[in-house]
Amino acid sequence: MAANNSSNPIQNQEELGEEGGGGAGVKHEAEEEASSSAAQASAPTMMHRSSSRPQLDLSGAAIHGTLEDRNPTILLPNQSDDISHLALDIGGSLIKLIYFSRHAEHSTEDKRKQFYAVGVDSPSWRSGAQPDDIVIKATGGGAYKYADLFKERLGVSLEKEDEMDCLVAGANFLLKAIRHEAFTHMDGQKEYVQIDQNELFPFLLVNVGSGVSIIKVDGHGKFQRVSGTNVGGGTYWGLGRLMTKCKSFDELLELSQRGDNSTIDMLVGDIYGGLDYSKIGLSASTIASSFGKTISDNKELSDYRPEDISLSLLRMISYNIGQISYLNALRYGLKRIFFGGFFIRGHAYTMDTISFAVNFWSKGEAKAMFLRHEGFLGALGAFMSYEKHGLDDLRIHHLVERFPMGAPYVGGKIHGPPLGDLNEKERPFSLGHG
Ligand SMILES: Nc1ncnc2c1ncn2[C@@H]1O[C@H](COP(=O)(O)OP(=O)(O)OP(=O)(O)O)[C@@H](O)[C@H]1O
Ligand SMILES: CC(C)(CO)[C@@H](O)C(=O)NCCC(=O)O
Repeated sequence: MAANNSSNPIQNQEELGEEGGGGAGVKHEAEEEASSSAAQASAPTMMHRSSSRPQLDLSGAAIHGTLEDRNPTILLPNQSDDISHLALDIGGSLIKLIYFSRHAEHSTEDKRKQFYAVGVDSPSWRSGAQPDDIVIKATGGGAYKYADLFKERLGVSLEKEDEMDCLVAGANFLLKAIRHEAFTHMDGQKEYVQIDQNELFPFLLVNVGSGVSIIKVDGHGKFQRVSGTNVGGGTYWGLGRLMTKCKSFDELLELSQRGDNSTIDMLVGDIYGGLDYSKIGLSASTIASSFGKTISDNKELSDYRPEDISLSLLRMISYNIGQISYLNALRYGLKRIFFGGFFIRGHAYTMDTISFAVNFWSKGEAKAMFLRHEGFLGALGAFMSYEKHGLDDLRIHHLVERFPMGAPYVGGKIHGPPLGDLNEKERPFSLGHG
């Protein structure tokens, strides 16, 4: 989604201006040129030699930027040592990279460090670094798959960190240390959630990457992966590509914004001659069967618009993830569900659909929440594992707010048909979404 790319880390660095002591510009786009050049520019100096490990001071961590920024910079105001390591999360679809850099424009008195994360497309990933005996923390399946390649081509050893450990550590760090990290998104409205630190645990963490991991988190390092589903971000992008011939994920997502799913999905009204099935609480506009309409139409396959296909697919997958997540929350008596992973992409319709499903099925009891650094949980966890930092050391009261409240949210605009009347959840036996 090139048009939405407001989070180029290099750009952010320049935009931070005088005030910012640095922070973590987080890039979620998989733009080959910008990402690989950022990675190449920083890689040789960011890696650390295994002998010396400077201290990472996460105290006072805060988002730097405005509420409009997606994947904003994280400021570490109390970081004094130079941190020269980086961490990777090499997933099934994307590589995520976290690194520090000193803020170039700062005076010597105000030399704070930046904490950057960069998303890089797996197939387009390159590195020009050729150093020896360098160790990088890496998580995700690619830490195993590409370990030999890193060693052979770059002389870099990947120190593997468990993916689930990293996801949980990253989420806990963000939820504990970063203000304005978590938010709800319903009916196009975004609202930041202030989480009482004493009541953070337990919660359900749902990471929607290529596949979906569902983790019950009870504390720092205390968790259980209670479920998962193979119908995730890879499914949307994969099926979408097959059906629409889109060339990129962003193109597919953009298409969905112009779609009308009622040409593809079989609605209750299609089955009941335009009527509601009110006896079991289903309105005529509820989706009875995703993609179901295409079996009965007298249409050529080429008559189906890619826009409509993309929207139906997005709704089907997002709704399904929301519903499965809710069922797991129910299973463990959890009321809060945090969704991460790059599938979310700060996309309003995706978040609204997930929220709708959680809200609908839980009758308003459970809450879906999203994270601004959604796609970087694993990479953050790997980064922090250098020092195995105890999050209890964080001085939360030192958090600094560096942006005004109330600014509009870039991804907040809803495109596409309304999801349905949330009041429907009050009816008995509601079985679907509108
Ligand atoms: N630019 C992009 N290119 C490809 N996929 C993208 C892009 N932006 C968002 N996505 C979505 O993000 C998903 C990958 O998310 P994420 O990076 O969190 O998972 P992963 O680590 O690659 O996968 P897994 O954890 O399952 O190994 C893709 O399947 C796709 O749905
Ligand atoms: C296999 C992983 C953990 C790799 O990140 C992820 O893609 C996933 O959780 N997939 C879902 C697998 C399942 O539980 O059905």
